[in-house]
Amino acid sequence: MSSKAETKRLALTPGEPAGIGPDLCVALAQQTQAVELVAVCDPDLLETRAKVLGLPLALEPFDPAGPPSPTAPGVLRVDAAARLATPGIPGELNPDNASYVLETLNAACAGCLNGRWEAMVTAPVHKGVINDAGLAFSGHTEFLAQRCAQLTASGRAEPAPEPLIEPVTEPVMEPVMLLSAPVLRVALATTHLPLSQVPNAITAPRLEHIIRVLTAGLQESFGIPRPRILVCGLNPHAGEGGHLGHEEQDVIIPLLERLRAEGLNLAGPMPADTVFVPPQLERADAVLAMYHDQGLPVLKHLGFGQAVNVTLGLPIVRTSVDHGTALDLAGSGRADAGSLRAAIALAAEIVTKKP
Ligand SMILES: NC(=O)c1ccc[n+]([C@@H]2O[C@H](COP(=O)([O-])OP(=O)(O)OC[C@H]3O[C@@H](n4cnc5c(N)ncnc54)[C@H](O)[C@@H]3O)[C@@H](O)[C@H]2O)c1
Ligand SMILES: N[C@H](C(=O)O)[C@H](O)COP(=O)(O)O
Repeated sequence: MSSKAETKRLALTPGEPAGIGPDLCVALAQQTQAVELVAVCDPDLLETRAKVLGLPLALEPFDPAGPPSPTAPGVLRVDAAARLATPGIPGELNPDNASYVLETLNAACAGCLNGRWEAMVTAPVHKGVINDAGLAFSGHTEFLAQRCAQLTASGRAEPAPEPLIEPVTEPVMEPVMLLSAPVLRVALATTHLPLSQVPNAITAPRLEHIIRVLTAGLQESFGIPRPRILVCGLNPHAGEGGHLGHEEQDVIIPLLERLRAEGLNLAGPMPADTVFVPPQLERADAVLAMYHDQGLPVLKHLGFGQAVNVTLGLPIVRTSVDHGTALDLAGSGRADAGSLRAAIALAAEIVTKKP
């Protein structure tokens, strides 16, 4: 374990109150962690969920002035940055709590920017219920990009008192979503975008930015000096030489040739159906998929429960779980905390590697 002086202080957001996020926070609190975890949430949510789960939990108010230190088993530190509008009932989504969820993300993000936390680790949110509440939201990745841009531009790293939540449209910083499992890393060229909009989003400037951010992220956060990235095509069989789609010929091939000439270690465009076969993956550090469901089903099939979602390209360190809110398991005690543990470990590792 790190010495006291080296202990990392990480914000942990429990996410959707009706989901398994609060369960996982309570489960984690049962063991001493190698870092100081500070849950950014309504303390009542965790106390109530601990009772439902029949697990002991003592909450300690977070003291920003104190030195970071891990808590004893059964204890969790809490920053009561936001209050639920209505109690979080396991399995029962309520749009009334949507603003609360975003306020916790906002507080954690602002705290990372102003140095209160070294990183933030997020448990799952439910995108649908946030939108049902009238708040445009496509995912943490896009929301945090927007918030980082807004907070950095305004020079205020503390959340604004009013309004806390501004609508999220296009992210101003283009982040990269990378899911990292023990056996495979998959990054996405587009994130939470309807499939019909993907072809138009595969432009040379966007793809170049994504490849550069991914390369830098693999170098800085994973310690890989010259990462080899397998870049998928968009169309079946990577367009079959232009007979099954034109995006490879028009955009992807010329870009990859230009970046290879610069020295980037890129293969592709590769047919997405065979890029994941073991001989191809042997020498690869990551696969870059063109869209969400081209890459993530394979990653989750291979590594569900052990993978970590990392956001690259932001001025903060953020990791997350590889799973969703699992409303069917909330309050049951059957949710597996493996991915959240891995997300915490990876956040601490990335923070340690940072210059
Ligand atoms: N990081 C995030 O915030 C995040 C990630 C993925 C999905 N989501 C959101 O979660 C919601 C539900 O998504 P979904 O139903 O597609 O996926 P899900 O991951 O919630 O559930 C898929 C299946 O996996 C099981 N499962 C999930 N997590 C588990 C765990 N920790 N232990 C044991 N079993 C687990 C569930 O019971 C279910 O059978 C959606 O709104 C989605 O957008 C959020
Ligand atoms: N695309 C992610 C997944 O399938 O696991 C998930 O929706 C979470 O994305 P954010 O981290 O942007 O919320």
